[in-house]
Amino acid sequence: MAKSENIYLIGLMGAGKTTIGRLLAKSLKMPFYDSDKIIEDLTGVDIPTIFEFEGEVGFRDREQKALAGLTKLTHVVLATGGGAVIREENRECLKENGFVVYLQCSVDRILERTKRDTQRPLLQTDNPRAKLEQLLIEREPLYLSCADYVVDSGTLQSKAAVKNILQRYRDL
Ligand SMILES: Nc1ncnc2c1ncn2[C@@H]1O[C@H](COP(=O)(O)OP(=O)(O)O)[C@@H](O)[C@H]1O
Ligand SMILES: O=C(O)C1=C[C@@H](OP(=O)(O)O)[C@@H](O)[C@H](O)C1
Ligand SMILES: [Mg+2]
Repeated sequence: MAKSENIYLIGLMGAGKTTIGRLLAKSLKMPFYDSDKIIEDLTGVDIPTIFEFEGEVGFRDREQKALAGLTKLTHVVLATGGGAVIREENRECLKENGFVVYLQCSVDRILERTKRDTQRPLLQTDNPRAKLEQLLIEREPLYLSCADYVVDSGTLQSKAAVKNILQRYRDL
């Protein structure tokens, strides 16, 4: 077991990072962190409000600071936000300090899962499909460049995805 026994989940919005991360942590009896939740707790407002007042750059600055701190912890499960891989500094922190699992998920499945969501500012557009397709093109190479392991969280239900990750993690 290397990389401080941490598990980091990356992938697009709605891929299941928060849901699967929480279940994984419960199974492994490890503490669970979600960088979005940490940012909301620290600022005292929700993510749409941060985007509204500080723009995406303000949110990314807060995210970078949160990830720099969270990747110093050991023996934790961390769900990142979908854009965590955009900045190189974040990618380095993630790759160096944990077993990075990319939850790969189709745009169709993400649209189904997020259609009633109001908490993801990047999807509050007339054409969320086009936005997700663009994000997938931009980010997929970055997700793959960080990933130690890839799981299809679009096809697998959350529990099956957890089982799959646990098998791989326990083999490390
Ligand atoms: N593997 C899965 N199968 C079915 N539904 C899922 C799965 N993973 C997540 N969901 C559902 O999709 C939605 C978004 O999941 P979430 O964990 O918030 O994704 P993320 O943190 O990657 O944005 C939630 O309603 C969740 O219940
Ligand atoms: O993909 C992104 O850029 C974002 C994903 C969100 O997290 P989830 O991936 O958990 O939805 C959240 O960090 C913010 O709305 C931006
Ligand atoms: Mg999440």
